[in-house]
Amino acid sequence: MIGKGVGRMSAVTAGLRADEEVAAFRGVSKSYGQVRAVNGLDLVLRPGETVALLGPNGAGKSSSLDLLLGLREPDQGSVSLFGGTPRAAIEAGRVGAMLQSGGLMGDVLVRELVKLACDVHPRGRRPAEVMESAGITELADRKADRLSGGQEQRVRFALAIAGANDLLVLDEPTTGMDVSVRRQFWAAMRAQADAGRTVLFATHYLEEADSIADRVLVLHRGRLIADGTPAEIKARAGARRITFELHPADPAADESLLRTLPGTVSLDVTGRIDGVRTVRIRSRDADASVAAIYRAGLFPRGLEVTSLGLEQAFLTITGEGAPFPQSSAGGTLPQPSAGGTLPQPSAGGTPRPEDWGKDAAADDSAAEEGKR
Ligand SMILES: Nc1ncnc2c1ncn2[C@@H]1O[C@H](COP(=O)(O)OP(=O)(O)OP(=O)(O)O)[C@@H](O)[C@H]1O
Repeated sequence: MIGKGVGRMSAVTAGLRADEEVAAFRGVSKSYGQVRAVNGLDLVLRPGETVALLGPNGAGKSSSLDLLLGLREPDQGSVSLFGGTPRAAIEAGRVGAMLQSGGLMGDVLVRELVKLACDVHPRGRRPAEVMESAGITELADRKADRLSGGQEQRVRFALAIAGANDLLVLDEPTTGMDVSVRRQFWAAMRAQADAGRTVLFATHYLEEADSIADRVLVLHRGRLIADGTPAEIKARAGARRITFELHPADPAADESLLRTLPGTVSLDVTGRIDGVRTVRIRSRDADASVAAIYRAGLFPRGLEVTSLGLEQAFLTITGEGAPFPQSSAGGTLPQPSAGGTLPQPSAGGTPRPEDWGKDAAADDSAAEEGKR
């Protein structure tokens, strides 16, 4: 995993006060006709944060970024950058952006394009340095309109970092990149944060939010429904799982006892022909649950406590998954849920947004995908 947590200190050394507001949304709403894309957004970004704006298609991510950059005006509320208007911040060269829309200029070499961006930026950097930071040095002599999707994204990133910005805004920057390029790109993003920039990026990729961001904002239907570190967001979903086996020879443990363990938010018990039962408990307080398991005189074999992934946390928070599947009363053993296909990972091993919430029965097994 790429290191986290150094950005804030670097930002302070880069000359921004830690208490300065990089960006602020205050009561911001935006509708397109009947569609309310952003609904009462209140949010402050502080220097040095690396913030993921996470949400499925249509959650309002791009609209929020457009509002932040002054490309759209809010219907209600206000947006500020560095205490002033978005326009003033952009004109002062404090903001670099990589948006989803807009192609690259055709019939121009990548090196010419980067040089132009550096030249026109109020705080332009050296083109060679920019190309190296973006990992596109080997593309310098390629025509900008002859690039693959992933290469084009990297060139667009180079244009976003062509100046010494204080804030970098990236809208789904890794779209079209394969897994290895995506990881290199994350490292480049991290380097920007470590150099003191505040980074706000919209993403569908839970893995990206989890491993890069030190703060995750979950948007859902235009509303901010969660704001915290990846660990806090997972914790909010009751995000620890305890797994163990109970053997027939162990002291009897009926499900009602398991269900009343402190911290339990769900219980799943499956059995084998030889009478061994596998118990899976999702707990808000794994320490208390484990202590109570032993206090109750149980003899759990192979006890494991694991984190649930951000995916499960997302499904739970948005209410789009069946958050806490319960085993059936009376001690019968639950069967796999009907039609219980799990969100399938994409090529990059991360469930794609279109798969999120598809299966209302996405259960603990789905969370294995995001387990760290
Ligand atoms: N120009 C527009 N005109 C009408 N509706 C729009 C416009 N732009 C966005 N919307 C609608 O506003 C909502 C939010 O869209 P937005 O693009 O902000 O979401 P998003 O989270 O960025 O989605 P995606 O992940 O698909 O890019 C969606 O319902 C979308 O259809």
